[in-house]
Amino acid sequence: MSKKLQVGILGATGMVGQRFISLLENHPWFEVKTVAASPRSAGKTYEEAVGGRWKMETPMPEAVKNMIVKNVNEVEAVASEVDFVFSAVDMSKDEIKKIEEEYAKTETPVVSNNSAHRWTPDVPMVVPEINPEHFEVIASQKKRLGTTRGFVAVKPNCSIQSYAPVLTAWKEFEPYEVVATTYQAISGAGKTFKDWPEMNGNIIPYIGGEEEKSEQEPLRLWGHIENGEIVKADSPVITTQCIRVPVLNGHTAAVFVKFRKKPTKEQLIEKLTSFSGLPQELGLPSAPKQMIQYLEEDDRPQVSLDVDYENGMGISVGRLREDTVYDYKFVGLSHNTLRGAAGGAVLCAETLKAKGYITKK
Ligand SMILES: N[C@@H](CC=O)C(=O)O
Repeated sequence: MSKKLQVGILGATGMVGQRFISLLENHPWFEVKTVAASPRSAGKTYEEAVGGRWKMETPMPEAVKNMIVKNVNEVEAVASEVDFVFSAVDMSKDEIKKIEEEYAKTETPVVSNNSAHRWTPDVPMVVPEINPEHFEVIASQKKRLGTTRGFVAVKPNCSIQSYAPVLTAWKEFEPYEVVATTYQAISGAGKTFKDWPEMNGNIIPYIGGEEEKSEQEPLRLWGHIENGEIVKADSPVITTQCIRVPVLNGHTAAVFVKFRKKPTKEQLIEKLTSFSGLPQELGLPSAPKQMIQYLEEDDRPQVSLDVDYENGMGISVGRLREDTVYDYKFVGLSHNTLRGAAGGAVLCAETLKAKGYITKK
């Protein structure tokens, strides 16, 4: 029997599900054992269920092509085969909350890309370099669910990854006011140019629900634990505008910051390039060696040159300069479906395994 942890992918046929499958091909710790999706796909081979909608740059892994897709709603049947699941299910928020807890109650840990549980007080929402200590609330969540092994853990929205790690690296200078405009790729909406031709040469200044997530979720990352629940931080105040742009992969953020203790530009760059956390300390398989790179050239970061930095798990920052209204401004770039989605969830699962929260059943 394989020593690797056996994994199920819930919502395996969608774009994030596909990204999980391609990331887990040859993963040293995790092996895809089963794939689950809507009743419409159930009973087909994975290759048939995806049809012509495989959206990854690399070919569909041979190991999953002939797997029979299970009905994601048949929780026991899926859970009995695996040690834990990644969730990228496409349902209403209430349905997602319910089904993810149903999986947890079968004693199957759930690592989710969905937003449904991001504000459930005893569900950790983690970027492993920023707040791995939030996994400690799993103990109180297990009490609530009545489980010994099962729980739900989530990762935050893709839009915040180009600036929340940067502001974290600068926390000793006490940023207190932040304005961010995000320029978000179409893959964030699960689309390519083929299935969203309207986006060719176009900009759409609206992404439903995105500004609230972009303003609030960083505060939860910087929150603390009180009585087994996460209490969000109340500073800095963040205001955002989120805009869809004609880019396939890569969310860019143009950000202005005011600090209580205004640093020099050199100090800010030093904090970025030396920033690291638990994944680097533990040498986790998906951890970038250097999480944030600073690019000196005036025309960087650029999506086409920099989005794949550190296999899409690193953040590229540039254009840091003093501002006439705010203290400083900069531009950040991150890969929205790698660091911002499936890759961020895989790194969470690796951290959970390393900390003993996910084990063989
Ligand atoms: N909601 C985002 C996806 C991030 O997870 C987007 O639409 O780009």
